[in-house]
Amino acid sequence: MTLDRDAASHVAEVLSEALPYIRRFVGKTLVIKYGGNAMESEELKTGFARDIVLMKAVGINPVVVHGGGPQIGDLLNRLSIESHFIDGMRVTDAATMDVVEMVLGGQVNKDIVNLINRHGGSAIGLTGKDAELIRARKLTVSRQTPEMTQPEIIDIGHVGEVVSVNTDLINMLVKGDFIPVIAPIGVGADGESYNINADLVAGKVAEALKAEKLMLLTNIAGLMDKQGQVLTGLTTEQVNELIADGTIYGGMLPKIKCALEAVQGGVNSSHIIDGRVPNAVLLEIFTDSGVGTLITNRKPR
Ligand SMILES: Nc1ncnc2c1ncn2[C@@H]1O[C@H](COP(=O)(O)OP(=O)(O)O)[C@@H](O)[C@H]1O
Ligand SMILES: CC(=O)N[C@@H](CCC(=O)OP(=O)(O)O)C(=O)O
Repeated sequence: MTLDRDAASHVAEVLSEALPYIRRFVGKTLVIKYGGNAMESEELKTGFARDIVLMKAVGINPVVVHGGGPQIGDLLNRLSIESHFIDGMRVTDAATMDVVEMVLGGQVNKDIVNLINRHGGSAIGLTGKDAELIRARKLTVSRQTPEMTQPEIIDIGHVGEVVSVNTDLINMLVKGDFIPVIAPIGVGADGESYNINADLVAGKVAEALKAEKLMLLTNIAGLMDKQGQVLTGLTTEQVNELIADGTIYGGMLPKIKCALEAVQGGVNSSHIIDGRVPNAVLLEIFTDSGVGTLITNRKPR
């Protein structure tokens, strides 16, 4: 592809303006969670892959954690296996776990790896089982209504929470100029598989790597109030109020929880951003205002 002189001069101007941002993030690790809803169109997928390759080319270290909820749902439907969600987590019996592992570790992981590589990157696909990248244990979910004297424990099957992350493996790949692409499957003490919400894995990976940023790409403009306004710079207390009054529910629950936890765990900032916007990742890095919902220990910018 060649550019005419006007277009080339515009590109040169944009690149030059990006320089201070590039310098700020050179050598830093950014963990990007790529959600199943933000990978529906080919155009968005290509844009995402190009953003990741460009980041790596200018010396920033992206680590990708992906979801694939809609893709799991599609195969479960085809197999006539019903599934439902509790607090944004898929209730996962043994048959569902098999499907989750096939779809996330196989189809979706390799699709993203392939896409990044086709655009000039060197992506390596991993699940939490590779070199025990993500050790996990069963997640306990409890629920208590005002009428109940004690919380009720709900069994949601093979759903896990992260116990530890093998950062040596990720660091080795990053140093070798590879782009790790991680599927959110954990391995238990006895080698059993766990289905883990991808937001939670991204948050724990970001914490363990002491990443500069955690970016959670989703299918909505950010965390919103009841009037549909995007909220930013929230504290834990404000988030808890929004959960209690029902403003935050479903898939946004694990997302906001891990955004807060990552920042408390040492990540500089967490961002919930709209993956439907072309080049969302670059827009977040290379603009002052950023896009979507920012969670940080610092004052909102
Ligand atoms: N307060 C809120 N602000 C924005 N989205 C919310 C809120 N509460 C619940 N949601 C829901 O959370 C969804 C995002 O979670 P999810 O569908 O799991 O995304 P992803 O697949 O990207 O992880 C939104 O599409 C929206 O339906
Ligand atoms: C326990 C749990 O809910 N696991 C998720 C894992 C995939 C995921 O998180 O995908 P998205 O980010 O696209 O929603 C699931 O089974 O759908």
